[in-house]
Amino acid sequence: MSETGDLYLELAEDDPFYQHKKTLLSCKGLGVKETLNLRGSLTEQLLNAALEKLLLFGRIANLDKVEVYFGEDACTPAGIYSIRNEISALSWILSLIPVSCNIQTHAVTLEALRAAVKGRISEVVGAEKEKARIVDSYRCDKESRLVEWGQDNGVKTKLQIAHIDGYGRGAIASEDLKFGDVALEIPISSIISEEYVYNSDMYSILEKIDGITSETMLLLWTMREKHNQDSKFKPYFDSLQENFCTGLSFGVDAIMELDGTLLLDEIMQAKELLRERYDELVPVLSNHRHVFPPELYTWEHYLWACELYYSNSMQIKFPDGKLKTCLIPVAGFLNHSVYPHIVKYGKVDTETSSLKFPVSRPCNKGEQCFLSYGNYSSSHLLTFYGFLPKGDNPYDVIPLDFDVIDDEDIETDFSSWTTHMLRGTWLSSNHDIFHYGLPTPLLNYLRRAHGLVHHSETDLWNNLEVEMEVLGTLRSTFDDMLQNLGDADSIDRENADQDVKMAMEFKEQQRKIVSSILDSCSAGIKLVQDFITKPEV
Ligand SMILES: C[S@@+](CC[C@H](N)C(=O)[O-])C[C@H]1O[C@@H](n2cnc3c(N)ncnc32)[C@H](O)[C@@H]1O
Repeated sequence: MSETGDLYLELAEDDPFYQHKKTLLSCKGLGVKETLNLRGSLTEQLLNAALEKLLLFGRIANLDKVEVYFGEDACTPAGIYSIRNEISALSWILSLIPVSCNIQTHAVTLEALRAAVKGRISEVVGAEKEKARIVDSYRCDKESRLVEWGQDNGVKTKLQIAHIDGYGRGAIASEDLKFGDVALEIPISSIISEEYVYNSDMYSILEKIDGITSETMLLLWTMREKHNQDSKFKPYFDSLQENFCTGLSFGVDAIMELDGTLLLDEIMQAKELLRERYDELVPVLSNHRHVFPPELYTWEHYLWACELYYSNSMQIKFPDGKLKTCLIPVAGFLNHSVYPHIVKYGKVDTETSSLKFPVSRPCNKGEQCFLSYGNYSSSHLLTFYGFLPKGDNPYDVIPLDFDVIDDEDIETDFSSWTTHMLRGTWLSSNHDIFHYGLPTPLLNYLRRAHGLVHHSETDLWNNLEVEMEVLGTLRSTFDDMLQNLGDADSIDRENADQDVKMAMEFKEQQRKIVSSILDSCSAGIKLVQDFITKPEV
């Protein structure tokens, strides 16, 4: 912000999607650099106009890869791309507005703007609106012992651990939390990281293994430390589940249920890789039985530890700049949501030597406080975490494996994509001709594959037969996919095992996505056909 009261907005040049975002900004009549005049006291109308411009810019600047791909058609009528994006954009805007200003009239305007942004933040609501249903019969003894241990070791928390219907353990706000309040703070000394391996008797053996990662070392350390009665982290290990139910330990029935889905391959490949890694480690472990007791290093224990790390670890940036995989007692009780409260965590605060979990939208007393584990598809969440999130997951995409077209135009076009994807077309707001609820980068790719490099909408109007071919290609691809998924099963879901239930739910979600794409293709073909037979005058 300048002394004269101008607020500068700039799209970072090192943004990985700079060209795409530049194009999206220009569609909204904005450039990559914008100035907002906040001089003097603004009327409510001008203040709202300023906020709208900030939001237009902030949303685009904060889009992630999937959101950029689906682009402007993915906005709701109110202009919201996703709850994650909205929260990030509003927090980013807030970080741009100076907290103090020497000139009184500017200070009043800035304060009003801050209040307006905070007002918007409190309006961002989650899908998990219903109050957390706490299972009273579950005694949280182990969990309470861990929280007490944490507090003795410097953990500060505004969360209470409870068993919540449908989530296992979870964290409930014990007071009203507003934007910026730190729900949880964990000192570095209470975090499990690779440092523990370096200071153990394992390190001199493990460091000699070619290509071994610090993650694998930490995993092997954890497998033994879990059974150490004198471990500093005993209350943490005691609080962990005996069995995880991630896709990696799905039974045969659940795996069979996934027939026809890409998830089946994803799980099988992930498990094979783990087995290969384990088989490579076995000779070394067996040569040092005094350090790696064989009964603690079975395949079952190894798989348990892998599931623990996949479902409970976090990537944390330490003051030395290193990104380390960590297990974080107490924070490990936070569940994920597509509509999270906590999105900004992951970096150690050097002043306090602790990891803070501030809320980026209000969480009222009694509500479950959710974290964002990352922008993951449901297949990733099922494979590595063992759950399907509630609500529409905007990251639930079906990747499409096309050969890249060898075309000079494409090579010079920095805004073209090399990979393509689709998702439920109900998430798109534009089902008009040339859009059909389908992503523009994919449609343009297929148009080029059918020989049309268009430069304007007129080119599209002049080549309606190409539209028919593009939609026909997509329809036949997804027809095959729907056939592969088969019909809904007649299995009694109520009485099925948890893994089978989840596999069935996943398949049902896939059918819903594929059917929506097929419906959009058919509606699009009809629309184009109507224009071909009855051209507009
Ligand atoms: C970091 S732990 C969170 C605490 C966990 N619920 C527990 O009881 O220990 C991650 C695991 O929590 C569960 N989980 C997280 N988010 C969830 C959600 N939105 N719905 C259902 N289960 C969820 C999954 O089992 C996941 O592997």
